[in-house]
Amino acid sequence: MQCDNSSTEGQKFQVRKLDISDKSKGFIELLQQLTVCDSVSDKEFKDRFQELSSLGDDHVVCVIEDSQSGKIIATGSVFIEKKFIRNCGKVGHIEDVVVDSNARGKQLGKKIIAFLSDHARSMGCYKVILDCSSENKTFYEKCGFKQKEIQMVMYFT
Ligand SMILES: CC(=O)SCCNC(=O)CCNC(=O)[C@H](O)C(C)(C)COP(=O)(O)OP(=O)(O)OC[C@H]1O[C@@H](n2cnc3c(N)ncnc32)[C@H](O)[C@@H]1OP(=O)(O)O
Repeated sequence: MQCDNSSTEGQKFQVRKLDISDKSKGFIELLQQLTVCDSVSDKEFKDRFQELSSLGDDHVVCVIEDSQSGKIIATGSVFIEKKFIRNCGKVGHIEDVVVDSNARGKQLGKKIIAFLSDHARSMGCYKVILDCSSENKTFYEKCGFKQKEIQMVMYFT
């Protein structure tokens, strides 16, 4: 009997929304591979989780859990900005995309971006945008993005 590896892999790596139990599955440790993310207490996590949940579809954090190890191995988020311009249009902002260093190169990053972009489109956004380093430019191009303008930042801490 033939085994369909592609669909098995697809089932193994499904994108879903963040769950409150994901803190114990390595979600914070995964974010630490992206940037500074000091340890977050259970209370801090719960409070922030509930705050974000109250925003419903206007702020979605998604994850991929490795069904074999039970660990969170990929994540990303999108929030929906409501504007006056463009006939009171909406823009999706993708943030905090990271795939576990042991799971890169398996199209998981692409899956995360597709999920977040689809969500922004389904929310009626006319575009979805993000900032990234020049090292990640090709990755985002392969996800369907193109470079536009430049990023400016002012840090407060
Ligand atoms: C908005 C933001 O959050 S920007 C921050 C992005 N995150 C980081 O920089 C954290 C560290 N890096 C990572 O977590 C990962 O390397 C990611 C998220 C950038 C990419 O995730 P991966 O799962 O490895 O990428 P994935 O396997 O889906 O790659 C999709 C395609 O992009 C290509 N690709 C991925 N990363 C790169 C790269 N750095 N340079 C060139 N091509 C790349 C892959 O080869 C693949 O090409 P293919 O479709 O022709 O086979």
